[in-house]
Amino acid sequence: MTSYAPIRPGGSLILAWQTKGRKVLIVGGGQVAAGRIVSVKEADAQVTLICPEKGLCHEVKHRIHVDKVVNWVDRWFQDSDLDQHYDMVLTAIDDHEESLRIGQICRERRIPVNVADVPSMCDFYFMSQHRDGPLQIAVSTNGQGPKLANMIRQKIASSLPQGIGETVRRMGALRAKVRQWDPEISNSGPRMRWVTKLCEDWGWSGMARLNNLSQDEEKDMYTSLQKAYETGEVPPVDTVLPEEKSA
Ligand SMILES: C[C@@]1(CC(=O)O)c2cc3[nH]c(cc4nc(cc5[nH]c(cc(n2)[C@H]1CCC(=O)O)[C@@](C)(CC(=O)O)[C@@H]5CCC(=O)O)C(CC(=O)O)=C4CCC(=O)O)c(CCC(=O)O)c3CC(=O)O
Ligand SMILES: NC(=O)C1=CN([C@@H]2O[C@H](COP(=O)(O)OP(=O)(O)OC[C@H]3O[C@@H](n4cnc5c(N)ncnc54)[C@H](O)[C@@H]3O)[C@@H](O)[C@H]2O)C=CC1
Repeated sequence: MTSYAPIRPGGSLILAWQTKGRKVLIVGGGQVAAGRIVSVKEADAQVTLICPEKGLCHEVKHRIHVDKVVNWVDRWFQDSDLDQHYDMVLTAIDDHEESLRIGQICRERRIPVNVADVPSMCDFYFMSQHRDGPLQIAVSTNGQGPKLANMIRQKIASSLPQGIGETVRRMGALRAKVRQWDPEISNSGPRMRWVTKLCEDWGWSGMARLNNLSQDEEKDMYTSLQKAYETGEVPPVDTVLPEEKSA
């Protein structure tokens, strides 16, 4: 009988939430709010932040007045703020009772909410994140050890090959080419098998060589790869890329 991996309950569902253009409300203006602004703006959301001026830390002021990436409302939170149809609410305030209350209203209205000081009131937790272009690596300890998550993330980040974010970007471009060569929806199987084989045959070091290609070299590579794709073969990396320049 086939045996499958056992299901291990108790984790979080880790997703890459697409928040481009979505409306996010941040309540509070201290250092935690400053971190939230960076996280959601890097994911292209639209941010409204509610906090009286006297509560704003230096970084939050910078995001409001210099970067101009935040719609700022200069007052305390009031319940009618939630009539604005937010897609997500993040509270980062130093008033525990008020945190709980805002979290509760969001729950009632089914708005996904993160309450920085009350893990049990969070629909989702933030993670410790490493970002390099399109590559994002995030670590969660599910509330057990946020500082430890930060240290684990740093250890992982320091072990990554140099330029890996650019390699990911170049592979994205290569995959888009394959779809251009063979756009039929029904050819998904052959497309996926070919791209998978290329990743495996070329390996880390082969794919990393994509990073240094000039536009002309890239064009020649695509010409060779397209011919090979039509035969279903993946050519060895040395036959389609120029010799590595010694540093
Ligand atoms: C549950 C969660 C909810 C949420 O915030 O989403 C939560 C909750 C709480 N954090 C607290 C404390 C600290 N948080 C940090 C740092 C981070 N906290 C983050 C996430 C999370 N924090 C979620 C769980 C994530 C997970 O477990 O993996 C990170 C990963 C992401 C981010 O916030 O962006 C970010 C690192 C980012 C990075 O470095 O990349 C530090 C260290 C520092 O500030 O340098 C400390 C002090 C040291 C320590 O406690 O470890 C306290 C107060 C406890 C108290 O009063 O004693 C609470 C409330 C509680 O636990 O009750
Ligand atoms: N999840 C996490 O990663 C962490 C969470 N925390 C918790 O997050 C919370 C915020 O931390 P910090 O930014 O360091 O605090 P802080 O004290 O620097 O800032 C709190 C902010 O909330 C504002 N505020 C308070 N009540 C408000 C209301 N009703 N409406 C609008 N604004 C209001 C204050 O004016 C101030 O700007 C704290 O409760 C802290 O325990 C702290 C560290 C890490």
